Amino acid sequence: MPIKNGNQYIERIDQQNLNLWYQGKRITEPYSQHPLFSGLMKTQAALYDLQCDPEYQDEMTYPSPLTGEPVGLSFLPPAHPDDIKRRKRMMDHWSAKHHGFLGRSPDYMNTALMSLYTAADILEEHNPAYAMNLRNYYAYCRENDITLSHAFIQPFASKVSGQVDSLEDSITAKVIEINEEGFMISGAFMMATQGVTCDEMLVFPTPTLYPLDDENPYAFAFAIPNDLKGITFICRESNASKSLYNHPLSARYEEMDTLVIFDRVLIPHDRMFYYGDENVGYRLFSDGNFHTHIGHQIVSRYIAKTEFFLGLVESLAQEQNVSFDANIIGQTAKIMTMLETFKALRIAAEEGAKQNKYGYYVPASSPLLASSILFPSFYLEMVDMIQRLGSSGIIMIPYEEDLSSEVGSYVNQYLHGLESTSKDRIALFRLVWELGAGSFGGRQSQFERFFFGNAQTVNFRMFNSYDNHEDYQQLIHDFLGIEKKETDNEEDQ
Ligand SMILES: Cc1cc2nc3c(=O)[nH]c(=O)nc-3n(C[C@H](O)[C@H](O)[C@H](O)COP(=O)(O)OP(=O)(O)OC[C@H]3O[C@@H](n4cnc5c(N)ncnc54)[C@H](O)[C@@H]3O)c2cc1C
Repeated sequence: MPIKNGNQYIERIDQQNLNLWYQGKRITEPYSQHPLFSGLMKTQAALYDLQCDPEYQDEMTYPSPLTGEPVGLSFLPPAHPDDIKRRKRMMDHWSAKHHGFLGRSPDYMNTALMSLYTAADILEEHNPAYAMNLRNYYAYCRENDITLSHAFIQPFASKVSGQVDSLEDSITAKVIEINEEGFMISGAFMMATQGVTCDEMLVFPTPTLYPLDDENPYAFAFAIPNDLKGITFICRESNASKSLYNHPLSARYEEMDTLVIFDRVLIPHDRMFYYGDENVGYRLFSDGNFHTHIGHQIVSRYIAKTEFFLGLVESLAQEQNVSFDANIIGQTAKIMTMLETFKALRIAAEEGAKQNKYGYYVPASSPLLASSILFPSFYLEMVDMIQRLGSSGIIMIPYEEDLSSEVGSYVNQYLHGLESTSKDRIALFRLVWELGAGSFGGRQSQFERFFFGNAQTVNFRMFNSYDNHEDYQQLIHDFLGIEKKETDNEEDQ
């Protein structure tokens, strides 16, 4: 099956019967009808419908190299310079639809898988069977438009245990047995965003180093359907809502995060992508330019989200009758400046794209990393702006039900704006409340801070993306006319 539409997406997810838990109870009804997931699934379905819409299909799909049928463009490995721009257009269509609020719109994980696929050659040296598994899996996802989540990060205790406990006692995710049918895995993963509302999951932990000169049981990557025996999903507290008026964001974009437990789960041999050597895992990431390809998707999301905030701040300023206050103009100009910065960084990344050793084009990484360093703190600044502008208005926000109740006339009489009705003014302030003060907004802020790694890790990626540190130091030494002291490394050479 080539690209799927929204109904097909929903049908597939509804067929799953996961061991899924919320507030101590197992969820068994179809997920599209469950209040926790129904709003998000409608939004996700609309994204899949978009790629089937004749108006967008040309820019969102390409002919499958196997069948010629249309498949999702987010799976396209950029083999020509123009492919990078084609990918951007496709990502823009999707992010314009979800305004940057979906961290896991389908292009995110499709891009992740595509990037690993482009480096499958390195697995040939490790074990050709794994190279074949990764290539086959990539083709399977592309041809069947599989919706993927990912689980990389483990809970705190699991991260530490592998370093301090014996292999037997360690709770770090590990291969506990290999038999004819596959690899038996036990362990836990802290977070799979949209784990429930996807078909399959890519599991790729950061490997704990293993002191013995043996196969490292902590080093592996695989992908599996969500409903294998032994997998348990535990949901966090939900922000989901059915009312688009009361909760305009969480009724559409509430992506549930789940703790995922693997209790002796059998991973078929043909779904394992590498095993036993942590260096292979690191190389798959770096040679696949994982963070760069994903960074290209992320900056498109940043642009869409910044545009949304710009519109929101301007609408809110107008509603509060302070549009031309110098301070507000300063804040609006700051958002505009950052919007232009993200757009410019994306252009720089695209114009700086280079062919890698496997023949694929990869955007320049530093501009994309710069956007990932700038955005999280700027995002919090924008949240601060709407909190200040919203003032008491974002707290006193009666429900839609109040408007049509006996007390509705009071609400209409007292909560209208200068030119707006109470209904419209409250709608705007409910949006600001969700984003600036509610639990949906709190989770969004935490997501922006951490989804791409903690700040230190992202800074290291940027630091390492420059390989000419010495040249910059030399510049200063030349300017001052002093001789540069040799570092230990240079002396050793
Ligand atoms: C909303 C949300 C959704 C997510 N979705 C997913 C998902 O779908 N799949 C997935 O795999 N992961 C997901 N993540 C996890 C995300 O990848 C991790 O949160 C991130 O990598 C950081 O890891 P950690 O949470 O274990 O924190 P840590 O990296 O352990 O950081 C803990 C604290 O220590 C600090 N710290 C860490 N290292 C250093 C250092 N060297 N120097 C100084 N301070 C340091 C950090 O800044 C932080 O304050 C999600 C996270 C969030 C918040």
